[in-house]
Formats: sequence, structure tokens, C-alpha cells
Amino acid sequence: MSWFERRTWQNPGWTLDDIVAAKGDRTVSVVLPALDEEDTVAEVVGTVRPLLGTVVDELVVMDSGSTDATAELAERAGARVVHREDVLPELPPVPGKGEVLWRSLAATTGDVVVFLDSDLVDPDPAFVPTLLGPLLCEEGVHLVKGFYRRPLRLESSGGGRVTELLARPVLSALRPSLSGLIQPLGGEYAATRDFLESVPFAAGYGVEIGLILDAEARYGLEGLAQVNLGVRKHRNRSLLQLGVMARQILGTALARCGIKSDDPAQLTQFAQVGDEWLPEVAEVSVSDRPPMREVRGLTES
Ligand SMILES: O=c1ccn([C@@H]2O[C@H](COP(=O)(O)OP(=O)(O)O[C@H]3O[C@H](CO)[C@@H](O)[C@H](O)[C@H]3O)[C@@H](O)[C@H]2O)c(=O)[nH]1
Ligand SMILES: O=C(O)[C@H](O)COP(=O)(O)O
Repeated sequence: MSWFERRTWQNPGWTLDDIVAAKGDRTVSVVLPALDEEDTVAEVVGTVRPLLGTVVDELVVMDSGSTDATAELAERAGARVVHREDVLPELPPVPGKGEVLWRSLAATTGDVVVFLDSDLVDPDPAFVPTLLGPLLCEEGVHLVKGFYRRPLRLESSGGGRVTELLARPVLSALRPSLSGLIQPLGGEYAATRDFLESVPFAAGYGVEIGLILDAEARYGLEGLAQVNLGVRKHRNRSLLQLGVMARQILGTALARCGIKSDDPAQLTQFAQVGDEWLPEVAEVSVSDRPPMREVRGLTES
């Protein structure tokens, strides 16, 4: 039987009672990274809040420097809001999603951490318990990725452009053993704190590809699993925004596979101004944060 057959749950059937029973005395933190997500964050929080006290022990929105009403709405919906400078104040924050996921390890205590993006549209309350299924009910699993159908704007599928055009081809070239992952970049995943605190975090959008490469390096493929979450809709970004994201992801993937590239990288994109196409150079950081375990050692000594 292949890894895909052993570690993919196509029709997960765990009930909430199964999850609570399997959880035993372990604790679960749910973390939502958020940068200016006032349109969606409250609804995502609202899908997790009813699980507090049973499946979930703490629910945190990690604010990534929002200037809109994200923090206020998240708090009103029932989350604890942590601003990125509230934790590890001796280390000034750098921009990026990976930065707030990394800081969330210092802001939470769960033995297991579940990450959910906060730009989800019509989020499904089953996401968190389903992600926990393989982690709590199976031996040896440290990282569980969700997979799903991905609508693109008004189409019922076709989403996941960076996933299909960059991430999965890059894995197939550099780490083909990970080709069975359906959504390597998905923002909905669960992991053990043991694993998360033992590896570096890319500070930007490279965080997901970095984590799956590091999980395989640490535990072998058997440490990873994936589970069907149904459908996932989110705010679709422009191609130019995705270009910057893709460069960041590529930088992290290359670094984890021992191939050096510039940091910061310079990405030239082109914009049409009147009749002309003009270059715009974006500086793309591909830096990492060190394993949280090392940081704790330094800050606590
Ligand atoms: O500096 C940032 C950027 C993003 N986010 C949050 O991170 C989540 C995902 O960001 P988004 O810009 O919406 O990324 P996507 O276009 O959804 O990109 C996909 O691919 C990324 C790279 O792997 C993953 O990080 C995402 O989870 C995944 O959905 C959202 O809740 C954002 O608010 C931050 O907290 N800080
Ligand atoms: O995961 C991805 O590939 C990116 O977030 C882009 O997703 P989209 O094509 O659904 O906007």
C-alpha cells in the first residue's frame, strides 16, 4: 500500500465524541493568522467557538498588523486576539504570515495546534475536528494537511493557482516523495507542538512548503497525513500578488533542498501604464525564523 493510500482520509467519519475521546488529556490550540480580514474573520472564529471547552482549548487570532477592524471583530466573535508585538517583545516582528504563525507558538500552549486561514468564505465548522482526526486517532502522525475542491471566483473549481502551477511541480522535481500531497500550500492544517517547535519557520508565504519539507525530513512520509475537508473558498488574489507569493515559496523550497538563492530576492514584474509596459521590482524576503525551541532556550536563560 502506498503512502497516499495509508495516510489519506477521503471520507473521514470521526464524530465530535470520537475526537474528544481520542484527545484524552491532550490540549488543542486553534490559531487564525489575520492581516486585514474584517470581512471574514468573525465568521471563521464563529465556526470554532462552539468547540471551545470540548475539542478546542484555546482560540487565538494572531493579528499581523491589521489596520482595519479585524482585531475588534475577532474579539467580539469570541477569540483571544494577540498582536504580533505582544509576544517575544524583545524580537521586533518582520512582515509575513509565517512570522505570526511562528509567534503563535509562544502565545499558545496546546499540545496540538490547528491553523486556519481567516479569509475563508463560508467556512465549514467541521474543518477543525476533521483535521484533528488523523493526528489524535493514528499513531506517528505529526502534520495533517486539509485538502478540498477550490472554487476560483465564480467558477466551481480552478482555484489553487500557485499550488498547481508552482508548488506541486516543484515538489515533483525536488522531493517527488511528497507528490501525493493534494494541497501542500493549504492554510488549514494541524500539527504537534513537538514538531512545530523543532523546525524553522519561513517568515513569509514559504511557511507551508517549509513545514511539509521539514516534516518529511524529520519523521519520514509516515509523519504526514491528509484529510478531505470538502470545499474551501477564499479571497482570490491577483496574478501579480501571487507572483510575489510564488517567488517566496520557491525560495523556501530551494533553501530546504540545499539550493541557495538570493535573500531578499528581486522579482521584476511588469505593469501596463498607458501604452507602455514598465518594470516594477519587488524585494521578496525568503528569510526564516529559528526553531521556537531554540528561541525559548535563549529568552529563558
Ligand atoms: O502578512 C500576512 C499575510 C497573510 N496573513 C494571513 O494569512 C492567511 C493566508 O493569506 P493569503 O494572503 O490569503 O494567502 P492565500 O492567497 O490564501 O495563499 C495560500 O498559499 C499560501 C502560501 O503557501 C498559504 O500561506 C495560504 O494559507 C494559502 O491559502 C490569511 O488569513 C491572511 O490574513 C497574515 O496573517 N499575514
Ligand atoms: O493556494 C494557492 O495556490 C493560492 O492561494 C492561489 O489560490 P487561488 O488560485 O484559489 O486564488
